[in-house]
Amino acid sequence: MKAILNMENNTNNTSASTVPSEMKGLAPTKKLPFHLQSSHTRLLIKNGTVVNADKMEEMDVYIEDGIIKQVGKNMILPGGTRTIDAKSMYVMPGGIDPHTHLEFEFMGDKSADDFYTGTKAAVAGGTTMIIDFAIPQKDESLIQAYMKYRKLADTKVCCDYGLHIGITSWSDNVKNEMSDLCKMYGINSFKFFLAYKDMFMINDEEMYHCLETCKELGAIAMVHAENGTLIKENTKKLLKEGITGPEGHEKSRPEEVEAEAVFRACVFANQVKCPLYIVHVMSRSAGSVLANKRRENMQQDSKIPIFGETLAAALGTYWKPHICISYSDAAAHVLGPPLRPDPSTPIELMKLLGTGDLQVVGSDNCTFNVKQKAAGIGDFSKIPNGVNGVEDRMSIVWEKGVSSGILDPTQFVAVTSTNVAKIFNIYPKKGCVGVGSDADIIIWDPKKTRKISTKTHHQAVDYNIFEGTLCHGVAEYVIVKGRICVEEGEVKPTLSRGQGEYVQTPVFPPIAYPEAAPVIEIPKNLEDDLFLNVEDDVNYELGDNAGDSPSSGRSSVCSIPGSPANHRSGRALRREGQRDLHSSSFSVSSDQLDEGKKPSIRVSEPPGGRSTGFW
Ligand SMILES: NC(=O)NCCC(=O)O
Ligand SMILES: [Zn+2]
Repeated sequence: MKAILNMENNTNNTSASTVPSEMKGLAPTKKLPFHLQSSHTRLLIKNGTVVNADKMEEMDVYIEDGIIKQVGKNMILPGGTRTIDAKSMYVMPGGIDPHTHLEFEFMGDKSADDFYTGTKAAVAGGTTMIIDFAIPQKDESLIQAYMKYRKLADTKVCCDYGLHIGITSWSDNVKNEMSDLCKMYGINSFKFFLAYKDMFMINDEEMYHCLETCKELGAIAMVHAENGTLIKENTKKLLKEGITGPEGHEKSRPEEVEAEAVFRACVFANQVKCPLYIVHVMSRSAGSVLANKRRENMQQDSKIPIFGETLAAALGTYWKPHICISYSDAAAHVLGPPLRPDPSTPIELMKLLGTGDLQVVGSDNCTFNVKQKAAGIGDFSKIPNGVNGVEDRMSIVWEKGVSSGILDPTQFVAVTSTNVAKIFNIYPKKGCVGVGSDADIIIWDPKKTRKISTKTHHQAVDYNIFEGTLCHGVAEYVIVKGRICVEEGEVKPTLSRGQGEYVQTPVFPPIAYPEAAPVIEIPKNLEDDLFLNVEDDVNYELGDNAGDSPSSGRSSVCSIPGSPANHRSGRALRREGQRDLHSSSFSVSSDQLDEGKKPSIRVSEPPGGRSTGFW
């Protein structure tokens, strides 16, 4: 079992150097280091527009042994370097999908895409890392659940992956295991469910303890926000009234049932002062509750961060009556929280991403074949919940966000990759095209189009909720840790199972726990000089105006100590949040730009020796 360990700098993982006893029973997988598996260890991407979450500019990118070694112009390179011409294309960090359920045993069945087909499909669509969920059954050990998922995933994944852990019950043992998982297994996020009564749901008191424990550990508390009691009672009532078809699913959990739980989770998180991440915000009502709470919090001294994730499904489609006529079509669109019948939902959620009120787009990929979905004929509550998205998430966000003019390419990068990397504390190793980062890169051709179809997708599932959607923008090349896995839009046959690795996610992400490391305030007039001088030690953060999107991290964070890229443009770095679209034809309104912020920087090795980052 191979993991990417970053323990030297992760002071919270105190006992990580010793192999936990649970891991000793596992047969070691004899994997060749990924960069040595490739015949092309040296790669130059020329003439493209490099897009990061804060700026885009024409730059070449040089990769060696799976790592980005140089970003600049007119580089001197060793021989034997393969060159890709990215003219008129965008060179962006590979997508990071923060929410998948591959081979998930759920509602009496198992999801159709496993860690091989799921990650292969992810790569095909431009996603180079996923974060899945190890969800224990009620009263099952958390560490056993973690081990089970590692065993399932390690030998199959085609790209790197991380894990969140589900909390489905509460006890002292759960609390102790949460601590062990953070300290020894590279876990920094726990999800609990306010829905799925009698299965995964925890009650308010248990939620309180979970939040308290996450806060103590420096972890991110993730909440599935729907009111499970109301869903259960509404379901009974609807079935009794004879509403048994898939339309009953949304009726049993209308928007306010989602919005109530979002509000409750925010209030609890505030009381405990724990950073909160609401998974799959699916409705306008829930989005607006979250946005208000987040904004309110940023006005408070405590500034408890609330992060919001929406889904490709919610942005790319809705509960369309004309599609959801037949049982199988309708059942294929069933997930929780549900797609909404309000056709304005996708655009309104996209706008919340544009304003920074939501930060992240996941897929919640949890696929069930048409036959599996048939389990709910005659009783909608038995339809296995879940849809596809891991392959098409990037295309959907580009088409509905960038092509439609709501997002610019830097925001696309922020919501599909960089913000995920920051929230789960793997930035700038991931989520960044910068020197020292993993060479997880997509070369995106905005002029090419593709039509989404079950016939051509790479997923195992036999249905696609985005069927027929024409998308502008295609992942022409997908480079996974320096290895070309998609070339001219086609997945290469050399993409192999098990080539990805488990990525540890250290606790105390600075974006969520800004108080965990000291912030040095710099007078404005000294700011640019200091950035150039001290950036080797700079870590990223939200800045004083923490109400802004996490995409407002500054560009210097992409660079690794001592790298030429620290001074790559030869001019002072931008103040945080100022996106540089100078080489872009996009224009953004002034309220999208995070102007006039008071600068602050974070040091990665502060007095006292605490490290908040990877380097
Ligand atoms: N979302 C869904 O319907 N299925 C996956 C499990 C979950 O995230 O609730
Ligand atoms: Zn989920």
